Amino acid sequence: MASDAHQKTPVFQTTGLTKTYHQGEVDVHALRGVDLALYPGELVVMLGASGSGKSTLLNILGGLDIPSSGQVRYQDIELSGASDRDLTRYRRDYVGFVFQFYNLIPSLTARENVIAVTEIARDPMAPEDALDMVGLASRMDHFPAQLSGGEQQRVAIARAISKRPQVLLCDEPTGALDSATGILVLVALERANRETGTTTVIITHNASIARMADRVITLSDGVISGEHRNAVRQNPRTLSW
Ligand SMILES: Nc1ncnc2c1ncn2[C@@H]1O[C@H](COP(=O)(O)OP(=O)(O)OP(=O)(O)O)[C@@H](O)[C@H]1O
Repeated sequence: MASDAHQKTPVFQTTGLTKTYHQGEVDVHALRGVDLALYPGELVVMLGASGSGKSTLLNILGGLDIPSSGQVRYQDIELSGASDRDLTRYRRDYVGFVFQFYNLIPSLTARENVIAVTEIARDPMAPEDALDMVGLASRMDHFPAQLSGGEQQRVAIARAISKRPQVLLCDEPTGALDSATGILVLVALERANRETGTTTVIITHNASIARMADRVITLSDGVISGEHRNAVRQNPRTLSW
C-alpha cells in the first residue's frame, strides 16, 4: 500500500479502549486501554498470546461487542455507546467477518451461500466474481460437505467480500487448517485486500503470517505491546510454517 498511509484519515480510531468481563466475583480485564488507528486499505496482522485480547478487540471493531470504556470510531460513526440497532446496521453496511470455523449453510451450494449475502446487500459483487476471486470458480455448485476445509474457508471469504465491505475482520482464519491449505486462504485474503481495497485485519497465533502484512500489531495482556511496519508485503504463497 502507499507509504503515505499515515497521512490519511484513519478508518478506525480507538482511544483508551477497555473491556472488562464480569464472571461471578471475578473481573477479567480483556482490554486495558487500547489506542489504535487503522488506515484505509491496509492489511494488518494482529498477533498475541492466547487471552491477550485479540478477539475482544476485533469484536468491538466489528460492532459485535461494545467496550466498557473508551472510544471506538469507524469513520464518523461512534461505535462506543451505539444502540444494538445501529450496530446491526453498521455491521450489515460496512463489515465482512471471517472466523476460524466457516459457518456455511450445509444445505446450500457455495454459490447459494454467497447469494444469501448478496441478495440483501446494497451494492454486491456478482456471487460468481466473489468465488472466482478466491479461486473457486470451478467449485461453485458444490455443497460444503463436498469441499475441503480450506475450500470451505474460501467460500466463507467469498461470502464476506461479496457485499464489498469497507472492512474485513478475520479471526484465526487459518486456525483449523494445515499449512498448505492455510496459505491458499491467505492468498485469497491478500487478493481481496489488494483488489477491493477493503481494510483488512487478520488475527493469528502464527508469527510467520505477519510477513504478508503492511503492519503488525502485537497485543499482550490487553494492551498494544508492539507495532511495526513491513518494508514489503511478502507474497503469502512464499510463506511457510
Ligand atoms: N464473554 C466473555 N466472558 C468472560 N471472559 C471473556 C469473554 N470473552 C473473553 N473473555 C476473556 O477475556 C480475555 C481476552 O480474551 P480474547 O478472546 O479476546 O483473547 P484472544 O487473544 O483472542 O485469545 P485466543 O488467541 O485464545 O483466542 C481472556 O482472559 C478471556 O478468557
